[in-house]
Amino acid sequence: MNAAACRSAFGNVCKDQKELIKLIHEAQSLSGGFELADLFPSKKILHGISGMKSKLMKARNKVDVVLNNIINVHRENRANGKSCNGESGAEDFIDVFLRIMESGEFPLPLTNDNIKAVILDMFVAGSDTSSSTVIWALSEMIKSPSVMVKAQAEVREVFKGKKTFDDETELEKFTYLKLVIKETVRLHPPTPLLVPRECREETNIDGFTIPLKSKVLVNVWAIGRDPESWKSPECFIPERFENSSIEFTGNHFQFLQFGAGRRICPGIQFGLALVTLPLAHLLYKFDWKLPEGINAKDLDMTEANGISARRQSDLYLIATPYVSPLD
Ligand code: HEM
Repeated sequence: MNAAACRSAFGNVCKDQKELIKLIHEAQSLSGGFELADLFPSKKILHGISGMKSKLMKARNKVDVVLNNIINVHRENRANGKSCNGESGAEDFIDVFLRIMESGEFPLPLTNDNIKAVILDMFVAGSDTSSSTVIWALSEMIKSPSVMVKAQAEVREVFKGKKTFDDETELEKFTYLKLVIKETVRLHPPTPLLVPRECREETNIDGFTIPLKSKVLVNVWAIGRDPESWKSPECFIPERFENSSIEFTGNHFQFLQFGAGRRICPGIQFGLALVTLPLAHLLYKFDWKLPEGINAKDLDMTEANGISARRQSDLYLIATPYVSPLD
């Protein structure tokens, strides 16, 4: 998944990919929003004592070095006449930015920081969100074999007789898999507290005063498991979305897994493709079971702390290659 996010953000699978992932995980666990210093934002001294600020600055500086390298390689290539650095031979995102920068055609000044912000956003927002969704989907399906069988039957029907499986037009044929993905993110939203907001005016909700400038976290993890909004909320039942109008558009407040309002995730369609295609491949190519001696009901489903709710422990499954009768 990181390779796909890398290709879309940087044009290529970059050599620093592993280092970047490590740094981003480090920064994500720092930015979960539950450090002492976060709870008392006006007490600047806490930021110093907790070491939070210096840890964040260190992580930021290391990420900056990697991103600068990527941009510099693009600059050098362009200076040597190679203006299309994408793996496919076309311009990649950074080439487009540099071209616009050089031409001066953009009405606002574009800086290296703007490029870094966009590519880092794409890399961070596109990697863990999609990989954690695929892993949670497999975790849930291994506990609900009938769902796995149904999803696999659909995928094997859609891919029947096909030589390649990367045709995006197939995506809409995965109607049941789409329900599986919705149900997976209902229980395991990759961004469980959305992106923090700041209260821009003092507000009163249900008798509680929310002071100006409060940091506001929307707990979509809890909303997705709220019995007032969902029947049997703790159960994994993809069929609950069948014939339901609930979508990822930010209009259904019980299901804000991609956020809402003007900060809603701009990568919804891309994110869904990044989840659906790899998951479909895994379901098509392999049959899955738990290692000997592990019972599905004992599978640890604990989520890790931090801004993204990945599995706390790795998921180990036995994959048996599936040979299609048409192969
Ligand atoms: C399963 C996949 C994904 C999920 C569940 C997801 C979810 C989210 C959520 C919940 C937010 C915060 C929205 C809010 O606070 O209202 C967000 C923001 C964002 N997402 Fe995604 N996302 C996914 C994939 C992607 C991908 C593939 C990209 C781009 C390559 C992307 C780019 C962004 C960006 C740039 C933001 C920040 C938007 C802003 O603050 O203005 N996301 N995403």
